[in-house]
Amino acid sequence: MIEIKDVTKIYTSKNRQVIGVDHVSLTIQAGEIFGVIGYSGAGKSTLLRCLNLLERPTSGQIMIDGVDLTSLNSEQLRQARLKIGMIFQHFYLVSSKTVFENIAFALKAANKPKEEIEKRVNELLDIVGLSDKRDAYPAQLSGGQKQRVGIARALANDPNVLLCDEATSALDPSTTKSILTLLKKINRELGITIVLITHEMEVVKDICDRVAVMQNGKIIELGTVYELFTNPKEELTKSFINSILQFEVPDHLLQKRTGTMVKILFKGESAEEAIVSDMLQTFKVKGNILHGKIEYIQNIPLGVFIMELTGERKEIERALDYISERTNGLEVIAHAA
Ligand SMILES: Nc1ncnc2c1ncn2[C@@H]1O[C@H](COP(=O)(O)OP(=O)(O)OP(=O)(O)O)[C@@H](O)[C@H]1O
Repeated sequence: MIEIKDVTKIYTSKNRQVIGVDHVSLTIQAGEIFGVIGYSGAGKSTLLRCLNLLERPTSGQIMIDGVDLTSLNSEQLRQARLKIGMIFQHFYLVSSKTVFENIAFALKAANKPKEEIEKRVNELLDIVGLSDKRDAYPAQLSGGQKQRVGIARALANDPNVLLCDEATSALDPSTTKSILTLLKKINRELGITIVLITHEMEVVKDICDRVAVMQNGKIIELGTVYELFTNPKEELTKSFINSILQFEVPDHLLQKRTGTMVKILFKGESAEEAIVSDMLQTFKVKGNILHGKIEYIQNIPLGVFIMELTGERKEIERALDYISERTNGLEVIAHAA
């Protein structure tokens, strides 16, 4: 378990002070995949780097499994850091060393004997699916393969925690998916707690159990990913979610409309039920679906439909009541002219 207790990080340069992290308290459970999302400058990197004291908090405590990292001497901290792996957006591999040597480096630093290093690196290459690239140099690898080496290196000393600093931001969407799948496998099979920072809601949606939204050094909203998707409170959270769920009705459709335009949000089981077709059979209205999408968030469906309903005003109102009682959000975008 990671406990961040009232952590503040203030950067001081010349006569200027910048607050990187502002009184953040947070508990991350062992075994979870925890995301921190925010725009550039929100303080995500600073917070993540406080977790292994790459940045030392100006005040507050970082407790990992009950041990306060800020109270350790340098040798104790070195030992504690072996159990906290980290991966980076730009990989930071040593270009003059092979894949094997890059991974072995982390084990040599922990004074492991040669035979153990050989065995462990081969195991790690197998875990990340790179056994055939053992003797390649970083320049001969794709971005996704470089990140796999980064992950193998981070796992070398059997960490309990893996910190991911925008680990997929330099990768294309399909490589991003494969790296996220690998991180999920590492979390589930090796039981490693993962803390990741990102500015992409897609990453949070695909992999995280819980997420914190950060702005100006503070956590402004926190919850399970499903809670945040279905019931966001803060404007910033809504804007991240809209990047995935939003569908703006094109102007020309709005102009042409003859009926009532509605947006319907279905959560959980209701997303899989035939509520719309039941409504169309029950009332004398016609429905034209303009947009429909079901996202699966933590394997729970969340559907969004935009429909135009035509018919007599009274029937439309009854149909809307029917939908409203059975779904989780009904928004009338525009009424009949
Ligand atoms: N070494 C530093 N010296 C001075 N100020 C810093 C330093 N590192 C970060 N900051 C400042 O702290 C604030 C938070 O930065 P941080 O890099 O943690 O944000 P971020 O959310 O990770 O953004 P990005 O994704 O752009 O890195 C910013 O105002 C930034 O300018």
